Amino acid sequence: MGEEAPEFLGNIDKNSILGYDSESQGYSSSIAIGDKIYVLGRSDDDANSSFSLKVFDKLGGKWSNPTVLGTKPTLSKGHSAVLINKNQILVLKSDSSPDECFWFLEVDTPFVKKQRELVGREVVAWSKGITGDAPKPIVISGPSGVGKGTLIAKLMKDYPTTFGFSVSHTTRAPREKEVNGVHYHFTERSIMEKDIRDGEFLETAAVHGNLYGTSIEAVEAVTNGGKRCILDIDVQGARSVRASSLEAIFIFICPPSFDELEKRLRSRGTETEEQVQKRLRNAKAELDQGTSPGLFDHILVNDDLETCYENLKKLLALDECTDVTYQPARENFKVPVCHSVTKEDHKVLIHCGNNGLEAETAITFVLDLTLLKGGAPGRTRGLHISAGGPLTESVNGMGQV
Ligand SMILES: Nc1nc2c(ncn2[C@@H]2O[C@H](COP(=O)(O)OP(=O)(O)O)[C@@H](O)[C@H]2O)c(=O)[nH]1
Ligand SMILES: Nc1ncnc2c1ncn2[C@@H]1O[C@H](COP(=O)(O)OP(=O)(O)O)[C@@H](O)[C@H]1O
Repeated sequence: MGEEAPEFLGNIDKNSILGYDSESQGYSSSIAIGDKIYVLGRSDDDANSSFSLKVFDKLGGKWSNPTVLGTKPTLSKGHSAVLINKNQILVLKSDSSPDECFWFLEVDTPFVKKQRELVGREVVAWSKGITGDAPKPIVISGPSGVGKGTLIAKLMKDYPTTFGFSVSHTTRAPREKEVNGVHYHFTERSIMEKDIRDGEFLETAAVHGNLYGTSIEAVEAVTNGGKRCILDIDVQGARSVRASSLEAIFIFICPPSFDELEKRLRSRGTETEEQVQKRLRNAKAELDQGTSPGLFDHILVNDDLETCYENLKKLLALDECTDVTYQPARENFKVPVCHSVTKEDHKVLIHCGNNGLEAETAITFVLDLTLLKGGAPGRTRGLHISAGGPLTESVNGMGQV
């Protein structure tokens, strides 16, 4: 026997429906996509009170609690939700700054589909929207000992507020000077395999006999701090990230010669002879794949370190840049509690102050969906909002969550 859907779900259509949900004791919004209804409500499970999500399957007549990936939005005084395409729901938080206002709930994007296959159950993912065009994350690959870590350390030292390092997980043992949580999250194979099955990783690969992976949390921790994310990952990982919605810049670092690579690897003195041999064998295949067309946007030869570093800065347009955290466009925008949202063609219209009492100050903001980029895991970039009238922030209305 199927369970009963709450009454307010009765006449659901493609727009958001708001209703009081006795179970969650707050106002919820519901969006129907195909045979499923996604109900957003209140969750007090964590300290910050974030959105909860339940899915009602109309065919099976059953509720489920999907696995929710990504940082969840915290609750605001009110929210609205609208379906922007068959894979994504836009959730707007009222009374929030422009960069806390827009959240995208991905229910069937390629990333979600992939994670669903891994997890073997319903999966959804949150991605925070940010205004303007934030710079792309950077993927750096290259054979062991070529100097990736050295170049990244220089970038992070010279531009500490611009860049943030995506701290990978690995099952390999820490080297003498490596710090857990800084260079890697060092972990056990069985734990990492479980975390992979739970959908916690953007990508993983077996490299030189160990498991390595970029967790969704690692990327989000950097992007949530407003920094540009740097990923030091192997060629397989780069291929997976290419297929994701991260939309990064891909850079492959080459040695000036194989002999020089061997010299650097040995002089680093961090590997046993057996491990050095394995890394050198793997380097041949990595160099072949890394330098063949299609995967990497740029190839840099790390011969003289300073020259290579200058070239890296040039291609990241850092040569004349000072160290700054990306500042999103501060658009004059705040959605009051009383608002409604509709979708027309490739635009979302946010009608503010439309409770009839403040008609002269009512305004409609327009969000252009054609300019959106990125998505889970990480942020949805390229939010451009234009206004069509005076701004009001003081309209009273019903809180929805
Ligand atoms: N796919 C993938 N590769 C990673 C990740 N983290 C590190 N790697 C790669 O794993 C390889 C081995 O890294 P490491 O053991 O630190 O040795 P190193 O390259 O000699 O410094 C390098 O090619 C790294 O770029 C990750 O999260 N995912
Ligand atoms: N351009 C360079 N010339 C000479 N030695 C270098 C150069 N770049 C890096 N090294 C040295 O080579 C070794 C390997 O560099 P590292 O950054 O650990 O490589 P990776 O992270 O790619 O494995 C380190 O001892 C480093 O100091």
